Amino acid sequence: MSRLIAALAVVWRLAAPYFRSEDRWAGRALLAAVIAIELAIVAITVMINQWNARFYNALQERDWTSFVSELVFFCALAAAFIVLAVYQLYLNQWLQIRWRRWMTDRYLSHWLEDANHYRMQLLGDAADNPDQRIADDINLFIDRGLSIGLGLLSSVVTLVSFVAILWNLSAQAPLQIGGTVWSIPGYLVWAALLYAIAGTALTHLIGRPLIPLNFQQQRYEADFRFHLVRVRENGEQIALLAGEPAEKARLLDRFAAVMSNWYAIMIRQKKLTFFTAGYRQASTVFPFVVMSPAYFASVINLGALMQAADAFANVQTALSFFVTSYRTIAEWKAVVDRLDGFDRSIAAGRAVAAGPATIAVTPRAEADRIAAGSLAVRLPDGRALVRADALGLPAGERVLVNGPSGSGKSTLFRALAGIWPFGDGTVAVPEGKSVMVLPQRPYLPVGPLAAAVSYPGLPDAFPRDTVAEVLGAVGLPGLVPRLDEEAHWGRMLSLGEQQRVAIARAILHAPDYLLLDEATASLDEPSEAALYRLLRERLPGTALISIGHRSTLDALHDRHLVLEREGDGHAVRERTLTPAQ
Ligand SMILES: Nc1ncnc2c1ncn2[C@@H]1O[C@H](COP(=O)(O)OP(=O)(O)OP(=O)(O)O)[C@@H](O)[C@H]1O
Repeated sequence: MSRLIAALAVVWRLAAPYFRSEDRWAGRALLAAVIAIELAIVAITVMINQWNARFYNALQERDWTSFVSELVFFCALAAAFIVLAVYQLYLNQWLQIRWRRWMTDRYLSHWLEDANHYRMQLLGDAADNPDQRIADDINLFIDRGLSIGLGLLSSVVTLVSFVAILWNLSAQAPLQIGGTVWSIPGYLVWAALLYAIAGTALTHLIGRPLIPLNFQQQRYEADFRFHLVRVRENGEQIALLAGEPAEKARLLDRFAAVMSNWYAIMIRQKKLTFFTAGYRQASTVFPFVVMSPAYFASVINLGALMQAADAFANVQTALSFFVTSYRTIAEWKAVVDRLDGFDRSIAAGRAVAAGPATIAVTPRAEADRIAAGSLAVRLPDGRALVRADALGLPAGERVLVNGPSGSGKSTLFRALAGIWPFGDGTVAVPEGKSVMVLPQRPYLPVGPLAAAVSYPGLPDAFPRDTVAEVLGAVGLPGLVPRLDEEAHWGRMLSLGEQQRVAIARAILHAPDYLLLDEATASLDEPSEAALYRLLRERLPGTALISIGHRSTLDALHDRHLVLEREGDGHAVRERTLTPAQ
């Protein structure tokens, strides 16, 4: 019980904010309309049940006038039912998309803002696959949540209404067995309940193994798909190594799991269908069997018999909701858990950023340089990585940073750029000055080349002529005519070409501090030197702080910092540069 309450509290926490948001009036109105229509549909079902009695009595008594008027009445009910059913779906879908838009916007903001997505990734994988959370789980949460909630409401109201009808009919037609009249109040209700409960319990018993089997099926299918995607992503490597036979064997292996689970589902489903089909057929005649003695003894007429049969069917459908929805509810619970985990992971990412044991990167009006004081950069588990006691990076200076592989150079850059929270100390950045980091493998979004060059600016952030000129200047004049071409540039261009695009990007954005993390390492030395000269010429006021291992870089910088072993980690030390040749 306490688990149910806890689960409902989570559902409330996930669902309620929308109904308190700026879109609350539309959301509340749509939800109220959908619920009202659901109740109206149950009312029509009850009216059709009562109509059954009048209609079949008219038929039995060959009463033409009543027959015609009941037909007209039925047409009116049917018309109302059709309109309600159409609008219920329409308004339901409308509510779904508004609600989903709001939740997607909210989750995207919480995930993306302030580099939280990166921190969440650093903190571990409580929220694995954020793409699935945002694209699928929000959708499923709303869609399944509404259908379960409305189904539950409708089943409860239907059950209450038809149990009352059956109770009244039981009084009209007392139970007769072998000519003896048994006075059992509401015996039709008990018969319907027993029949439905026995049926649903057996369905559950036979069908229960299907729940884990279906879960497994989804997992095996996802696994198979994942390996197919891996082959697509690593096509070049696989082709170079001629690994296709190994890949095919691996893929068929994954598919074998899909197949064997599928066979298990087939066998179980066959057993279940034997039972459910038989049960459904028996349901048609069961109420007639129970009431036939009263009918043949002329205690009730045809109308009451037909009404009872219809009420039986409704009670049974309402009760079986709980079992037929069992799987949907189980799946929905998994969705709720995943969204809840994602929520907690978002909160954890934010808490780290706001926590006391973090590196504070703050803008300072009086600062004339990036200055780090008593900076201790740590790993997420708290281990020491890099210490910098008094690091100063003045405007316009060119600083070379190196040190052993794994000593923490890239992580130091992340800390200076304000995205690495683990550690303590402060980094002061002159107010209003911008920092840009170029990694070794630049991120080029899929789309037009002009957008990839202008990133993170919008595609039209810079005049086309300027983009073309800069692209030519970094040594890619051949790409200028392709600025509008849409492609996966990160896959199409060589790493050296991608690094040239990134330098073009830096020239366009003209940051005050440019941190180059082996950003020209894939270029030959003369090209690298040419690009550094270009950066100096185009961005004379920009400080260039580079990580690089080549000795030729010495001549392109004014200062040299080295990460040297100290205690458990490394410390940043000043060293003299090899004089320029
Ligand atoms: N997200 C992370 N979680 C745990 N450890 C990390 C993480 N990122 C980096 N590290 C570890 O921190 C250490 C420093 O990594 P970093 O990439 O900063 O080194 P580097 O000096 O730039 O190395 P290289 O010269 O090889 O590029 C490495 O041991 C690395 O495994």
